[in-house]
Amino acid sequence: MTELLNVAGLSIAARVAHRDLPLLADVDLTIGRGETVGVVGESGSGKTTLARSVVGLLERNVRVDGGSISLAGERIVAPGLDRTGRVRGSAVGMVFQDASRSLNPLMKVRTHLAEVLRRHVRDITKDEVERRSAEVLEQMRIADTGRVLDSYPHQLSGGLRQRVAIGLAVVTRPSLVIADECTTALDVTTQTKVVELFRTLVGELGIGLLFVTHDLMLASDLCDRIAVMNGGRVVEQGPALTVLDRPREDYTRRLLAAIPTWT
Ligand SMILES: Nc1ncnc2c1ncn2[C@@H]1O[C@H](COP(=O)(O)OP(=O)(O)OP(=O)(O)O)[C@@H](O)[C@H]1O
Repeated sequence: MTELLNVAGLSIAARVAHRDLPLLADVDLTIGRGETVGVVGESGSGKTTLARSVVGLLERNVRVDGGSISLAGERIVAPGLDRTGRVRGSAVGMVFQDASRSLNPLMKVRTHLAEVLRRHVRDITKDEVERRSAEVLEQMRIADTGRVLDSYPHQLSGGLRQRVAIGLAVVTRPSLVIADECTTALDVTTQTKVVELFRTLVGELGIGLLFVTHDLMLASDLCDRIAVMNGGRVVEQGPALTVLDRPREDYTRRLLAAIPTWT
């Protein structure tokens, strides 16, 4: 499998009250084209910090101390180096927990998609914007694309809004998509549909997917490989079924034991 994302020995710290607080320590992670990798762990384990570091969306008091991140062989993050602006929203798409936060409430879906396309696709024509906007909604398995294009976010259901948010992330045809707890706010049925959609998209578009979730079962359902984080470190990493059936680390066993239906 061709390597797409390579996180090597990544260490990140936050400056708090004149002291450095380590957030990530020596994190290694790779994602291939067409591969889905789940990052799981309890709240505060560093999942979001890892996801945001790939797209340069770390807070201002946070900096990269060591290691690097490369995308398709190009180094985009290292201490003192931040080339994430070149790939954010174009080669790397992002979907966050709350679709309403990635969607502007004052903008119709049509305007939103057009804005993203015009920002990232040089010299795109009006016709091409129309064509690709409708096409991406069809890829999201949205039936009545005309109505959805002409809707404001609040006129859509939560599931539909998250589909539109995923559409916005993939409309620029990225090679990598980062999804951070993007199903957490949804009810179980809608969650299942969104997971199914991701599975299809990865297959159809051959993208790499970094799927952040606190839900180990959900990750094992969707992902080829899983990285388990604890205290800013990746404590265990491997094929999803191996991590689930034969966890090597006590921490992973404790995460599994915390799932009520897991016996
Ligand atoms: N800018 C910051 N300044 C100080 N501490 C921070 C900063 N950002 C994150 N942290 C701390 O780093 C730790 C990891 O946070 P992070 O959001 O990456 O974890 P997470 O696994 O995604 O958790 P959650 O599921 O709750 O979002 C937490 O203890 C958090 O409080």
